[in-house]
Amino acid sequence: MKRPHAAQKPAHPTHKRQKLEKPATPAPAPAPAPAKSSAPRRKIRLDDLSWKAVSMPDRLEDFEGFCGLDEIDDVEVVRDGATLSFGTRKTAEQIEKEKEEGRKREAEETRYFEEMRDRQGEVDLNVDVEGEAVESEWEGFSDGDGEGKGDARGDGGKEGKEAKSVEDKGKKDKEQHEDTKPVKEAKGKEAKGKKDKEQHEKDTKPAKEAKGKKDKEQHESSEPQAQAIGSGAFDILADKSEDEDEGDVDVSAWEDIGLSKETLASLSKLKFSEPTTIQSLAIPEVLAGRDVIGKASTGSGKTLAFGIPILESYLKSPPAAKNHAPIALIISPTRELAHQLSAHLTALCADGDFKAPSIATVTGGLAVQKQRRQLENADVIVGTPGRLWEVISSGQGLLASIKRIRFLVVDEADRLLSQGSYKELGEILKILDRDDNAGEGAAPTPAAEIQRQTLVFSATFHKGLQQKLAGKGPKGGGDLMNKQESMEYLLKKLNFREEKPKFIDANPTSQMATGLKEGLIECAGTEKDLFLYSLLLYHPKKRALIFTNSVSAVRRITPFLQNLDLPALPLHSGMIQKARLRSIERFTQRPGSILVATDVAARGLDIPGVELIVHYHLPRAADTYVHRSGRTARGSASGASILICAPEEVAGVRRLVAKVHARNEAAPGKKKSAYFIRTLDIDRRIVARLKPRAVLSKRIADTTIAKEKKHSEDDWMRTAAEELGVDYDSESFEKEAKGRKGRGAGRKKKEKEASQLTKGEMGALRAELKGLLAQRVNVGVSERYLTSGGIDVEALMRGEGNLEFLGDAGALGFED
Ligand SMILES: Nc1ncnc2c1ncn2[C@@H]1O[C@H](COP(=O)(O)OP(=O)(O)OP(=O)(O)O)[C@@H](O)[C@H]1O
Repeated sequence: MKRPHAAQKPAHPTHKRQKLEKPATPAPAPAPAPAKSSAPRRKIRLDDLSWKAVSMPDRLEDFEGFCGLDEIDDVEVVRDGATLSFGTRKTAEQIEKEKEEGRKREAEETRYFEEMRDRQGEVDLNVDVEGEAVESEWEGFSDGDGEGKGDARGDGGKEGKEAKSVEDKGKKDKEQHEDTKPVKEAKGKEAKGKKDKEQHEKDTKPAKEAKGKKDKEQHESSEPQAQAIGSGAFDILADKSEDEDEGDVDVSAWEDIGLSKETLASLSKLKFSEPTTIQSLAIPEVLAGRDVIGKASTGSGKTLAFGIPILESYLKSPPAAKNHAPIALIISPTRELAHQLSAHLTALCADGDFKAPSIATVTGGLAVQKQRRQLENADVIVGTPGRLWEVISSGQGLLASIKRIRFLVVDEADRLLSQGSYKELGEILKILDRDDNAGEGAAPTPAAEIQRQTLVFSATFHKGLQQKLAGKGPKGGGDLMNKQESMEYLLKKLNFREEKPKFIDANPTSQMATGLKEGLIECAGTEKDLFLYSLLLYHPKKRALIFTNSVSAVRRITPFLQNLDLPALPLHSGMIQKARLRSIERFTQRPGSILVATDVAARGLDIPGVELIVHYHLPRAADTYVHRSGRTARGSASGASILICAPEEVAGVRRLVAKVHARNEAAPGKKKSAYFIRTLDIDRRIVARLKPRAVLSKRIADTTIAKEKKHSEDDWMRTAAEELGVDYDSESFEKEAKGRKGRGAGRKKKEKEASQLTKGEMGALRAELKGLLAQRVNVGVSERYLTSGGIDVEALMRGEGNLEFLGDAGALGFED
């Protein structure tokens, strides 16, 4: 006999299975219909059961919040007057068995990510890595509203239907990329920066010692490196600390800063012989207890500027085991950056003569329960605002311990604090400062009572840099915030304990890295693919990062390049986490590989040996340009950042240049001349000869995508029809849709035509392209540079042949 109870209607009824779905964000618990078993029902705590992650469509895997679902079966909600409780008819053994299975599943996942951490000396880089199937954590940022919402060509908005093809594509990318053999590195001319020489020397010397050797080895290597997933993505620090043979380095240059012998030993193992400018300026202030706002160019070592003081504080007074509280909360705008920060700190503490602090990385895309457990004993918490807010606001007892942090770090602060992205961070800050006894609307803790130090870092603090470049923009960066304004802005957003935090600007004249050269290539908007291909041939075997403004552009450009035998890899937030991880890892490991990415890769990623940044789409805001370009020329390295620019984009480029370089003009002692970005001279005759293969490759890529899309659309329609109990016939559906002309009708027609190419026709196209790729590009004997009457592009890609002919950045006009 069943016991009577008043079960609620499910809030999220499911059609086929009776289940209780638990949104990853807190929501009132829905109640399923009663279980069918006749066993007696027992009261249970939901957390005592084994929740299983609901497998989501790829595009949703990266969503934060509601879309991270866990489920349990056979649970009833029982109402007793005003009190709700949960009951199950499962036996204790059944529950235990399920929990055991859950633990195994989790252990497997943990093993996977820990394996990566061990190999990297780092953490699980969930190189997202975060996303939004659109980037959940990026959504709403001033310049990040394009991804997943359509691209510059207006072919977005179909993310749902493209979802399946993402993984298929991922697999294909993988297969295709497996085939790409690393080839001998071609040596380009070393770019020699003249600007800010003194400071550059200071900033780059240590990095030179530490990084140069590894970069060189990587670039000269002609063998594929380890292939295991995760082993290479952020391994540079781990490699350094493990490199016992070379011995530790002299770190006496750090002594003035007053670090412990343990930290000095760790720095020595990392072979960081001296601090960078931002480190030598910021660390003593933080150690002295100051709140610090630190600005320094990309790749100048900001992570350790706050990481070292956190380690010092930990060493000085490790958190007590009883009544444990974390020391630091570090907030990052993206998942990959969060994991990289954890990795960096883990490497700093690896193999030290002390018990390493426990670091929890709390980002979307990983099981939230596991992260909650990690948080229980974490000494340092690194995370993205969305997931942090979720665990803090729904955790038990967590908030009280997090309130006792000694350091709150806001990395890439301008990004985190910018319009539209502040919401969850704002909630976290509010809750950290709220007096628990005072209730909701109470005033925040007065500054005098705040115990923690607040540390805020970025390469860009100018509000003007975040304003969209499209449309009319202010001339010459007149809206830039000066130090005073930046300070006021931050003081409004963050509850510092000091009335006047210490503002440290390690690069007052420019936020661009000193070893960076900037240029643009002008071409017709419809020929960007062709010019991109040509540009990459001008830079044979250089590790290159191509930025686009949309997921769909990444999906299109990656196979376009792969068809042309270039080792291209995709990275965007619509990819499942593991695929993103793989892309970063391969990009890091394989010399000369090309990463085609959205702005998910723009901030913070520290991948060694990136020599070329290509902006296929103009960045929407100047800060994005600074950060994208900052993926090269890190530390002492040099690199080039090139915009591929349609004539109608030139005005936007001018605005961008004016904003980014406005400070150069204003700097005392500098000539008040405008900064002119160089137009690079790419030989149009060569481009013309490359056109047939580019056109063919584009056609093959577009056809493949159209076919995948058609396939997934059909699947989607069929499923929907099944659920409605009607027949689905794609042809009659299309007939009916005919005549209805709306936005994108022309594109749809093209897609349809493309998707109808037969296998045989596709095979013929591929064979034709193969034939073209095997041919030398004949440019005629009379043309400049020419010695042999033709270029063997294949040989060039192998690093052989006449490099003088295609040249490098110098030959593109970077040389004065
Ligand atoms: N003192 C040092 N000596 C040599 N190398 C260093 C030193 N400190 C940091 N590095 C290395 O410099 C690189 C860049 O550091 P980091 O990622 O902290 O830069 P960043 O300023 O945060 O850059 P971004 O603004 O792009 O996020 C890392 O590979 C790091 O290992």
